[in-house]
Amino acid sequence: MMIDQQKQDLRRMMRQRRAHTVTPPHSLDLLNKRLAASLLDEPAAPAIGCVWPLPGEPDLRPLCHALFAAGRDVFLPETTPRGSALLFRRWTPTCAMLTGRFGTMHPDGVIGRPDVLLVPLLAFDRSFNRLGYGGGYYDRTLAALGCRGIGFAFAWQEVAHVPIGPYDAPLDRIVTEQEIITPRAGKGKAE
Ligand SMILES: Nc1nc2c(c(=O)[nH]1)N(C=O)[C@@H](CNc1ccc(C(=O)N[C@@H](CCC(=O)O)C(=O)O)cc1)CN2
Ligand SMILES: Nc1ncnc2c1ncn2[C@@H]1O[C@H](COP(=O)(O)OP(=O)(O)OP(=O)(O)O)[C@@H](O)[C@H]1O
Repeated sequence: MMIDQQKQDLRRMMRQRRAHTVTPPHSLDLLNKRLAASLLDEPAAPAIGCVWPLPGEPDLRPLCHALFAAGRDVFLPETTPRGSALLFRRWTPTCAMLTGRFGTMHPDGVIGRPDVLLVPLLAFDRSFNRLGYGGGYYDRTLAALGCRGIGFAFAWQEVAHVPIGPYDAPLDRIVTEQEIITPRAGKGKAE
């Protein structure tokens, strides 16, 4: 299908862009802080689905610790067989981490149901579309849980237009080190 080919081309382009981009530690720090501020502002989301980093992705481990310290339940995905929704297991700072599919790690913890998901991505656009690694995991998981998805990325991951297929649902918010992008505010510079 043409959309799938366009997605493959964009994945290749974003991997190249990533290889040529130096992200300063300050940007990672800002991204973690903006996400923490954005989530802790919402008392209605006690259980948060975070992400353990894969190589080259923004590292949200500082956020996991901040949310846990603030009394939230932190869940991380276990990568299930292709074609199924992700499973979320409760994480604590001292829990054991197990290695799963595609080099992902998940906690040795109880299964739970997050109220909101932080969604990793390779590319995003201003229409809240995202491109992932191509497993379709987050599309299936957001559909199965019926919860909100908050995309997180560095600003250099923005593109003019992400090709979308029938199963791609737009994110509810995108947070970068530079701004929190919401549908209502459109473009809201923080700080
Ligand atoms: N940190 C993180 N965890 C995550 C995801 C993610 O994007 N980031 N996922 C989001 O869905 C799920 C795992 N999904 C994945 C689906 C496919 C591949 C994959 O095909 N990997 C290639 C190499 C990719 C690359 O070039 O870096 C491979 O293993 O050959 C990896 C993860 C759940 N956990
Ligand atoms: N809810 C769904 N039901 C059935 N098929 C789906 C669903 N969501 C996605 N798919 C299919 O999964 C495949 C991969 O989807 P896509 O290319 O959008 O993955 P992605 O969003 O990049 O990956 P990920 O979400 O794992 O990061 C596509 O063929 C897509 O049609």
